[in-house]
Amino acid sequence: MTTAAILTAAGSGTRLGHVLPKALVPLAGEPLVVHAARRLASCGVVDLVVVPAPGDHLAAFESVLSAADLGVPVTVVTGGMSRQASVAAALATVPPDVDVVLVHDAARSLAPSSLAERVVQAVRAGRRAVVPGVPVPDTVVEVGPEGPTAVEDRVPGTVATAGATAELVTGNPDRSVLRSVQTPQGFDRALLDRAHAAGAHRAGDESLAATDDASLVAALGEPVHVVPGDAAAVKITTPRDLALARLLLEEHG
Ligand SMILES: Nc1ccn([C@@H]2O[C@H](COP(=O)(O)OP(=O)(O)OP(=O)(O)O)[C@@H](O)[C@H]2O)c(=O)n1
Ligand SMILES: C[C@](O)(CO)[C@H](O)COP(=O)(O)O
Repeated sequence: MTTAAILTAAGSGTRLGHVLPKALVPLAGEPLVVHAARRLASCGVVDLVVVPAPGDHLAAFESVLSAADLGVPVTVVTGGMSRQASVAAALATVPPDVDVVLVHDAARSLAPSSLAERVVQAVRAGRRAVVPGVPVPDTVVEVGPEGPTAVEDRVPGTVATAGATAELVTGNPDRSVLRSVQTPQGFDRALLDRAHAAGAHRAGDESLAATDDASLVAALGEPVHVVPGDAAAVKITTPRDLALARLLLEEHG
């Protein structure tokens, strides 16, 4: 029984707007990727970590991860054009004896070790695809285009202004059955291999690529299970998220 963790870190972090790739941006003196890798490595159920990173920064990633002395083997590989492609590139290097794979985002740097442990336990208990999920606090709606007559029918002459700024609500899903999905996500290795092989044609185009690995599994018609997520596993996307992560770290470590 061997578990590998793929820690995606090949994104550029456009929305964070830092001069460094997002995963190298420091938080309390350590790069985001090190925070995430340390928490994975110390969960006690991860045997090796593979980090897909931007091709022009491989040496920097190797250097910070080796200096962190994580206690499990860590390899850095060149990532791809989309998150999906980066995971596929890393998965191709995972040794054949690995039977469970976690896929985690360096951008969810403060996801606690207990979350990785919970996900691996669920996979080892027989659930072959597992994601952490948290309840959605807002009312969520589905939207579509207003259409040319949506407003004019009611208030003649107003469609040009209203149509430029509004969408039409097309669905009101029941919030109690919605979950925000986090990482790390955990998979039976053979199932994850099959899901990536079947979805490979989508990986090269960001607009078609899967936004997570569980949706590739779901596309096969296979079940995906949800375990409780963790508020600390927020995704650091914008400067505001980084400020929030700083506060979380000060409060909870
Ligand atoms: N080609 C890519 C794109 C993203 N990621 C990783 O996928 C995770 C989630 O992506 P996101 O938070 O959107 O990061 P970026 O793509 O870097 O952000 P942005 O869209 O603002 O550039 C991150 O850990 C990121 O490094 C990756 O490994 N390879
Ligand atoms: C995998 C993920 O973190 C689950 O919520 C999310 O889908 C990543 O999305 P991104 O667009 O690559 O940031």
